[in-house]
Amino acid sequence: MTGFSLNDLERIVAERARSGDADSWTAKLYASGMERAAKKLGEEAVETVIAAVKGDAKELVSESADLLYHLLVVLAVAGVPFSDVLKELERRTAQSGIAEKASRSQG
Ligand SMILES: N=c1c2ncn([C@@H]3O[C@H](COP(=O)(O)OP(=O)(O)OP(=O)(O)O)[C@@H](O)[C@H]3O)c2ncn1[C@@H]1O[C@H](COP(=O)(O)O)[C@@H](O)[C@H]1O
Repeated sequence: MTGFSLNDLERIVAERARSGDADSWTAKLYASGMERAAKKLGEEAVETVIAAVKGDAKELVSESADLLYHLLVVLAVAGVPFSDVLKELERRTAQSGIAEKASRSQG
């Protein structure tokens, strides 16, 4: 288990994007705009797929981390809060009734 969450990473991405720090990958990618950020996201998605198909768990963890980080950068460039994505996932879960079924089967 880890206390680190995507909400923490979203905050870091927002801070680094605004920093203008020449050594910051986030600042550079954010400043380069949506086309470049989305292209990087696509590349990381393909690398994640390749790791999954190869069955390489260590590489899958590393590529998944790259993928989630670059997704948060794309959301930041778009001005879409990550909480909107979580709300959409929550809405779908409520719609399917899965959360209710799970809590009923536990209690
Ligand atoms: N999680 C990440 C993270 N994952 C991947 N990357 C960077 O993403 C970049 C792109 O990865 P690639 O393997 O595609 O690198 P590349 O081939 O050199 O890139 P291109 O030539 O294709 O542009 C690399 O420079 C990685 O370091 C990340 N950069 C930053 N973070 C997080 O953002 C925080 C702030 O980082 P900075 O903005 O660099 O200060 C860090 O503390 C981390 O929490």
